Amino acid sequence: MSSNKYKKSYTLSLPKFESVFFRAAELRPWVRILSLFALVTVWIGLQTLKTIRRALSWPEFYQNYSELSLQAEEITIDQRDGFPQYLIYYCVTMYLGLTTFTHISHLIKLVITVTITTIWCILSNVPMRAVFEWYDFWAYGSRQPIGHRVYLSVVMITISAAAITVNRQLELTSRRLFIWKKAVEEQKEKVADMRRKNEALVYNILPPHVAKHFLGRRKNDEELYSKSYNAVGVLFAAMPNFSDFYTEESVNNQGLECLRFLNEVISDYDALLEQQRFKDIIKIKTIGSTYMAASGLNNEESTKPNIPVKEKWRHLADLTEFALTLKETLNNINRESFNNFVLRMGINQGPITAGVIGARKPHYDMWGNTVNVASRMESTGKAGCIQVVEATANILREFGYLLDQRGLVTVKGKGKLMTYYLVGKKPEKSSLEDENFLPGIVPDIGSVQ
Ligand SMILES: Nc1ncnc2c1ncn2[C@@H]1O[C@H](COP(=O)(O)OP(=O)(O)OP(=O)(O)O)[C@@H](O)[C@H]1O
Repeated sequence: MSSNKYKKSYTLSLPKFESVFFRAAELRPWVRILSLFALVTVWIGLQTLKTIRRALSWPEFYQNYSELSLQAEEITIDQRDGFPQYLIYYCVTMYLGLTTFTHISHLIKLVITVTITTIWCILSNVPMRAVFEWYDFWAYGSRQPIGHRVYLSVVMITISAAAITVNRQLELTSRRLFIWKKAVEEQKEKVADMRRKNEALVYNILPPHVAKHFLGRRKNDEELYSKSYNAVGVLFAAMPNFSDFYTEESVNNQGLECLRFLNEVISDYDALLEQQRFKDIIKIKTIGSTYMAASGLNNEESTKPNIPVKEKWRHLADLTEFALTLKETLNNINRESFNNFVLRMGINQGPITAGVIGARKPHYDMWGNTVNVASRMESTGKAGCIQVVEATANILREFGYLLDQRGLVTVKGKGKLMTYYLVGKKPEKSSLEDENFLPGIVPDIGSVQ
């Protein structure tokens, strides 16, 4: 016998109707309430019918023993079963049944409880008064000053008062729980919202791979985060004539208008990074009007050894493309705002160390000779040009970029470096056209001014 067959023959399963019912009761509160209500109603209904039938037969029963010469032994079991004090149990069951309906208002329960108690008191003191008196006489052998009739009415009033109090208390508790639950849900929603905003902020401040590290690390872990890379591209793009433009005068609202303009420019640069072609480029920061970006920080491919130059430095070509697009963007802004800002850019490539400074106010930055030289390429360059050192020029040539030798430039701490200006890119056409390509007809992008 296969294990499945074995399982099937020994698994206890409910008949279809029951399983459907229990599943519905588990999932839907109204099924639970309705079935409980039906159960209690049927039970109380049956008991009430039984009681009414008994109550109707009591006068006859009482008549037969009206001489009050009754001996206990003469009462049959059936008659004992109909002793009037038993009626109280049905009413108490009703009170208990009502208490279980937590979804019904306590005011409705109060009305039902008071009605039952009133009916009980009227019944036991008016139409059934003689029955109770007979019972007291039979049980105690003499007429009692306070018989079962009064005693049970007091008991009923006390129990119903207790039931009303319990119902009210239950409703108060469940209302309080409901409000707490709502408040907790709201708090949870707020916390989730704050978490989303914090995450968005962290992702804005830090590069995605660093943000992931920071969000995933343990609380109170304030250890320095740093990582070394051996093939990163660094770009500095400055607007040297922005400082001439920036003045703190009342005509431009104490410099606010200048900052508003700079904000627009930087925002347009940032927007470029959302393009898929610039996915390997990360903005590092702005230093005044200088925009600093890097490439290859989240590119694991470029770190592999012995990979072809074109694969290793693909991100550097993207960074160069980004630099050219920055220039184009600024030209568009100039056209719209009747300004004449120019970018002076420097690109360099090589190893760097990147990390996050500050645990509470984290700032992602990078250090190393590669960064220093990139900055120097910008600061010693010419407005409107992208200056690079020889090694960068050689890599960019592989990607079809055209570079013009500038000559030896004195770089602080490095001595004299041979530098180049990027003048354009060979159009990506057929190889035949490529061979006939003359630098003189290079498109205008990045031309030396
Ligand atoms: N992470 C960085 N962010 C911004 N600029 C940087 C960064 N690292 C280096 N630089 C800049 O690169 C340039 C070269 O740095 P280097 O350490 O070689 O010289 P320095 O003596 O510190 O610079 P300076 O003479 O300009 O003060 C400096 O102007 C420096 O501001």
